[in-house]
Amino acid sequence: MTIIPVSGGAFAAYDVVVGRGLLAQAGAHIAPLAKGRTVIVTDETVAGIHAQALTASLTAAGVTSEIVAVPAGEGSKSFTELERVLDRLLEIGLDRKDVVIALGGGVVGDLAGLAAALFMRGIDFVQIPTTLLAQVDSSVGGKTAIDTPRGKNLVGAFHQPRLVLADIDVLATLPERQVRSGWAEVLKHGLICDAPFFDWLAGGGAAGAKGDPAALVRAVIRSVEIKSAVVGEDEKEAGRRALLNLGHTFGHAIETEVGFDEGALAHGEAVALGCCMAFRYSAGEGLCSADDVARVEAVVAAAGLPTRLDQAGSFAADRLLALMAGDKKAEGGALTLILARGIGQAFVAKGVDAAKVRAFLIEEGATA
Ligand SMILES: NC(=O)c1ccc[n+]([C@@H]2O[C@H](COP(=O)([O-])OP(=O)(O)OC[C@H]3O[C@@H](n4cnc5c(N)ncnc54)[C@H](O)[C@@H]3O)[C@@H](O)[C@H]2O)c1
Ligand SMILES: O=C(O)C(=O)C[C@@H](O)[C@H](O)[C@H](O)COP(=O)(O)O
Ligand SMILES: [Zn+2]
Repeated sequence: MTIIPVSGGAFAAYDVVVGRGLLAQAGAHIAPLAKGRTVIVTDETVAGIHAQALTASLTAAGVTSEIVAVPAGEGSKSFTELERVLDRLLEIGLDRKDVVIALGGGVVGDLAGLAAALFMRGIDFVQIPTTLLAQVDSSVGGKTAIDTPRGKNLVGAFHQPRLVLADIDVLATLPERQVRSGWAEVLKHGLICDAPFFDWLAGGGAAGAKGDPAALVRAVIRSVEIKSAVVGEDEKEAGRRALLNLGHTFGHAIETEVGFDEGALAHGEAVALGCCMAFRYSAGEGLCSADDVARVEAVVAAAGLPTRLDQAGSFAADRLLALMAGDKKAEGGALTLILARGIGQAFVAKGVDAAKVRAFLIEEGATA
């Protein structure tokens, strides 16, 4: 078991516990936080596979729980499901001492976290991430949100969890495509600030993209260490935290354009494609080398992730550009992109010229 603390700024410090067999021990970890009841927010798929182990563990630790399940998939990051979850919390009669437990992937974590942030102006919540993506990224750092047809994560709150329990064993039931999707955020962490980690992911660690548990443990721990350090320094994305958005300005616009249809394009797939686009844009600006681009594309492709826009569909440049202008990093209508001077050397570029980005999108295959 490895414990990675997340601390800094104005929020209460918490631990991310990474290990095997943690779901069965969850009750013992959560009992000291839960003075009253707990509600497990999960999705219908995860409920059928992992909820029983969690409720048994909570009961054994003397913690009462109820389950609220939402449909699986990105569509649940919606006003409709948020309202439904909040209404269930009210109906159950939760109070401010009670705790919400998010058991699931990034969708459940983002939705349940936002519900916890809003319920009676904020109650505690615990993250039990069950996808690789959620273990390496979304369960840590307190970004919670729903989508709107106008864009990804546009309605949300910063609300840090009190505890994160990342049980590597629950990943054994995860479909291969979801493992690959989470792997994209792992690669992203190496690309942002850790070239030796990226080298390992490209070599000995590559087995993680195929579900090898030993590689996954190392990938989760290093990812959480990187994310924890960034969030501890800049909880609300005033500066450095924007680096964690590498690949997302392009990726979120593409996800929105495909209608948040994860059957067509999962979040991690959009991020992988977006990282390749960010490196190609950087190379076009003379910031990084063509060799860097070729290496990023090769490692992304070897993990079974998309590298080119046409793999996600057909897009109009102006539509993608309009969505990118609505990104939360945009300032006064000017674009902010996360670019790179090389592998492990990402930086925040403000005031990026929209005309250049439009020309780049057309080079990438978007229609004029
Ligand atoms: N808050 C953040 O910092 C942050 C970071 C990254 C991504 N996100 C968000 O996370 C979301 C994507 O999360 P995701 O990729 O985990 O998707 P997801 O939550 O939709 O999970 C993917 C699928 O896997 C299933 N599943 C989950 N755990 C399983 C298990 N152990 N076994 C079998 N099936 C399982 C789910 O039911 C779902 O169908 C996006 O909305 C993205 O915007 C948020
Ligand atoms: O934690 C962060 O900060 C991130 O940017 C992590 C991203 O992987 C994640 O997809 C996040 O939800 C994107 O945030 P947003 O602010 O661009 O909506
Ligand atoms: Zn992401």
